[in-house]
Amino acid sequence: MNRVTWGESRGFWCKSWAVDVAQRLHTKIRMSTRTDLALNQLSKFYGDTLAVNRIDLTVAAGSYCCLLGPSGCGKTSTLRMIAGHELPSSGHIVLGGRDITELTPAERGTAMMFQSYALFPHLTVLQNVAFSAQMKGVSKIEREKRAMELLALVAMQPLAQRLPAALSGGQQQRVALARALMMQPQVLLLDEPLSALDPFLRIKMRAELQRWHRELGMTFVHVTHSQEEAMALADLVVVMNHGHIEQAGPAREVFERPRTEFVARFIGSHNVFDTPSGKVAVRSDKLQLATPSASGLPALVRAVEYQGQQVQIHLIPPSAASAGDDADDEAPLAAWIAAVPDHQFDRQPLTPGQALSLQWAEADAHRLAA
Ligand SMILES: Nc1ncnc2c1ncn2[C@@H]1O[C@H](COP(=O)(O)OP(=O)(O)OP(=O)(O)O)[C@@H](O)[C@H]1O
Repeated sequence: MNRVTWGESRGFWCKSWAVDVAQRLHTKIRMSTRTDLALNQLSKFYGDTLAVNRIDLTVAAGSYCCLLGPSGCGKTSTLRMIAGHELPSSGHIVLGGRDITELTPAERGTAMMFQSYALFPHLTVLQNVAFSAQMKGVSKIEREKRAMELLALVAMQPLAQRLPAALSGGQQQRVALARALMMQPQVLLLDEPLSALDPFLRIKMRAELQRWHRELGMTFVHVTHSQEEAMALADLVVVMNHGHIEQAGPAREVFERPRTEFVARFIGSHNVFDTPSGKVAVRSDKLQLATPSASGLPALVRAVEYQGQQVQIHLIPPSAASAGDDADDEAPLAAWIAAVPDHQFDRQPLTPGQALSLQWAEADAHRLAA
């Protein structure tokens, strides 16, 4: 493959950038294991706080990895260590067989796209994108030509002379992406890239990220709180909790076979039941609602939420009902949730207070690690 090695020397500027962009666009770059990203026993302490706890992870070259987890679980610290903005307390980061743990951000083959986009307010879009090349001493003509090509890639060429303040959130994000790509990274690091956008734009930009990832063929590592975002985008979902990795795998595997109770609850759409042989997860759309009987788990309907194609039935154990609605404001609305298709609900409507028996097929009960 005739690929430019970004940033290694000024030599890369000699190769036609236009040819390279065209290759990236029209031929998905075949990534060899040479550019896999590996985190080996990586830890980060801030004083006494253990933010990342001896994690091991391999992200295959060219894949889309999402680091997912609740606030404070160590996602951003992990990303910042990969970027070189934070030094690990122990462990190693290896990219393409090269130990990059202690290299500067500019030397390691990664580029970061920040949550706030961090565009320079006094520079035009074009100048923002060209900035890193300017710092490297690349001539004005050369750097602006390449910046324009990248702006074309993200459909921002017509707004090249605008200042960032005159751009929408989605447009600023595109500029931030073009600016990160100017570094010619092997790995693009994205810190909550969609969190500042409104819900409509977020979904639109999700599709853009997928397209850019497909066309550029480079590795993306994206930090998010959102299960939905991770499921929609990632080849590799990494669920973190208290500084360690609870589960890493393809989105579908994590959703259908959560390894732990934490993953089942965090990914959502699962109910967790205590059974004599241990805890099991049952998807809310696999939970069967039967008339009260000796078999099955007794439950009461707490609330019914119409959600378009499906109706969510919030369920509680009968003992919780006697505590009364106001007993504990912090108590969850439901112990369990069943998702019922709207046509099924219409045939057999349910009302709050109604007694039911919860059942599930053995094949739909997924055993969780103790
Ligand atoms: N600079 C710092 N100094 C001290 N503690 C820190 C620092 N940065 C992070 N921490 C702590 O490390 C832990 C992990 O933080 P980190 O930002 O990596 O989590 P996160 O999962 O990205 O959270 P969020 O989604 O809220 O950004 C938290 O307990 C946090 O308070």
